[in-house]
Amino acid sequence: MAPHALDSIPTIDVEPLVRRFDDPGLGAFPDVRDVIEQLDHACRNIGFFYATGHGVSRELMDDVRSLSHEFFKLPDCEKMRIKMTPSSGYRGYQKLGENVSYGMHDCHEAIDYFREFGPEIQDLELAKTVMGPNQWPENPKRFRAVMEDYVDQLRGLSKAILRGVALALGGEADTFEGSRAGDPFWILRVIGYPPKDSLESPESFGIGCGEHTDYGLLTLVNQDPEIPALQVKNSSGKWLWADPVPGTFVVNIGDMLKIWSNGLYQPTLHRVLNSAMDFRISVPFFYEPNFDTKVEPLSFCLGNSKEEEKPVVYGEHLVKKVLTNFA
Ligand SMILES: O=C(O)CCC(=O)C(=O)O
Ligand SMILES: [Fe+2]
Repeated sequence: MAPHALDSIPTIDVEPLVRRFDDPGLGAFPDVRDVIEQLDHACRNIGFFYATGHGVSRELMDDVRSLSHEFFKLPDCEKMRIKMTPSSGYRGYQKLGENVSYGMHDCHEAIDYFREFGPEIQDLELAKTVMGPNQWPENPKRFRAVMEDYVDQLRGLSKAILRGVALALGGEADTFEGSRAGDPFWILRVIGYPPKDSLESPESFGIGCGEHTDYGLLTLVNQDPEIPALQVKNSSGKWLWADPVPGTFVVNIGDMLKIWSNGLYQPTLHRVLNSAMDFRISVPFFYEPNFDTKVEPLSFCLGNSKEEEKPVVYGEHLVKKVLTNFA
């Protein structure tokens, strides 16, 4: 069925799913069934939703963004101490304009954190490109501890939401666990968007972040309040604003869910504008499959489309994307 173009991004209270996520009878509770229905509707028709009732405290969400503001205010020489390079496994700080989307220099600076690999992945040739310890700044002092706590909590939340997505697709709750995404790769991007008017040569940059889909399974975005910047293209090609709603995450699905669902849940193009007067922070967390997993349509999703989605190894997809981000 062709997607039904939505004109606004739905809000889903995921609280029943988060509260009951470890219950073996998860899919039978009426409140959970209600969440599953809403997830199905959002994933089929727009690929984006606001999550409330997610259990991550407002204090932690705010702390993550205010520490990020503090970091980006540091002098360049201090930020460059954790500079991202090919030999750092593309982990660390990238200055303004270093990230490229489709040939344009994105108007943002960022720090990238990737999950660190255990011994089984360390020997994989494919993983070498993104290998390495994460790079943590000395200042702000609490930065590392807060971000690590945040990653732990968002891993748990993503797992709970994906149990709902699995049930929505008609599978078992643990479909995205075990060899598929039971040992998930993850990425945390701490992004700073300067107001374009504040730049010396604004013409040398594209927009904040050029239009793209996300690479993995699920993205949870924690964005500064009061700065509209993120836009989502609906299925009729209209750009919708994903304005910040304090205390919520903007959640969207990535390329791997399209393959696993055999095209039923499509990732949505989105972009970031920096037309505001203030420096904007956004911290997306990307929950991904196991690095070495071959992603292919789930057997119970084969009927979702006449044409079968082509399998990919998640790590290959990621490495290709990371390399083109700096081309
Ligand atoms: O800045 C944002 O709100 C979203 C950024 C984004 O789409 C991404 O990093 O993939
Ligand atoms: Fe994105």
